[in-house]
Amino acid sequence: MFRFVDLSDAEVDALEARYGPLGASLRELVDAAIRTNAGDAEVRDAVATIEALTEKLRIDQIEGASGVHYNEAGRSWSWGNAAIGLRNAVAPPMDVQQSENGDTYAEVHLGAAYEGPPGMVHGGVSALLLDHLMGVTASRMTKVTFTGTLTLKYRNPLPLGRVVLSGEVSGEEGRKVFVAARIEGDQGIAVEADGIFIVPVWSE
Ligand SMILES: CCCCCCCCCCCC(=O)SCCNC(=O)CCNC(=O)[C@H](O)C(C)(C)COP(=O)(O)OP(=O)(O)OC[C@H]1O[C@@H](n2cnc3c(N)ncnc32)[C@H](O)[C@@H]1OP(=O)(O)O
Repeated sequence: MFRFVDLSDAEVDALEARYGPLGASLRELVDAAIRTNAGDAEVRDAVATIEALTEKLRIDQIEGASGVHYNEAGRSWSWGNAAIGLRNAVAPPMDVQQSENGDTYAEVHLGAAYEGPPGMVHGGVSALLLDHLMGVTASRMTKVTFTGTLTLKYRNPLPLGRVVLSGEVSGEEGRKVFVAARIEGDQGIAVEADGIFIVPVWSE
């Protein structure tokens, strides 16, 4: 589930320098595909080019999904993760900062690819980002936690653009960690979340 890899931090940095720009270019491509007004010929040409690029990347593939890896230095990376994956064009990607007391914070730009209601962030995208940030909050990056229950209150529409997420542990009881979090845009808090995260028995 969590796979140890014998790579130094410098080697992981080198791989991130190789694949990070690929993910960033793909995000640009997704945005361009959503917003283009190009005509038949240009779009047909773009499709052929993209198919050729896909074939190039398929030359050497891993089995299945990317997984979560860690090295001896305790560094962990999840390049395919739907919320934070460096190599995943679906992920914004969110970069979760954790302060010394464990509180979490992330600032994310959500463009056209994350739209639900017109001009607004899709509610499922807010849930995705909150779930991940709250999971990091519960785990404090020291223990494995799974989302047990996530309760969301959508208080106001959230315009696309810069959004800020923050979270903190609000209580602990046995293997349950309670987390509170929220996501806000330029017009204030849009979504409030409470979560119960469980430390699975097998990880203790
Ligand atoms: C270092 C790397 C960091 C890396 C940090 C990375 C962060 C990643 C964030 C991503 C977060 C995700 O998406 S996680 C993926 C989405 N979630 C999942 O797939 C979870 C699927 N569910 C499960 O696997 C399981 O149901 C668990 C693990 C949640 C619970 O199973 P269990 O361990 O057998 O639990 P069990 O003994 O029955 O119950 C233990 C206690 O928890 C309570 N409990 C059990 N389930 C729930 C529940 N759904 N909601 C509320 N409470 C529950 C019970 O009442 C009990 O309370 P009491 O009687 O003791 O009072």
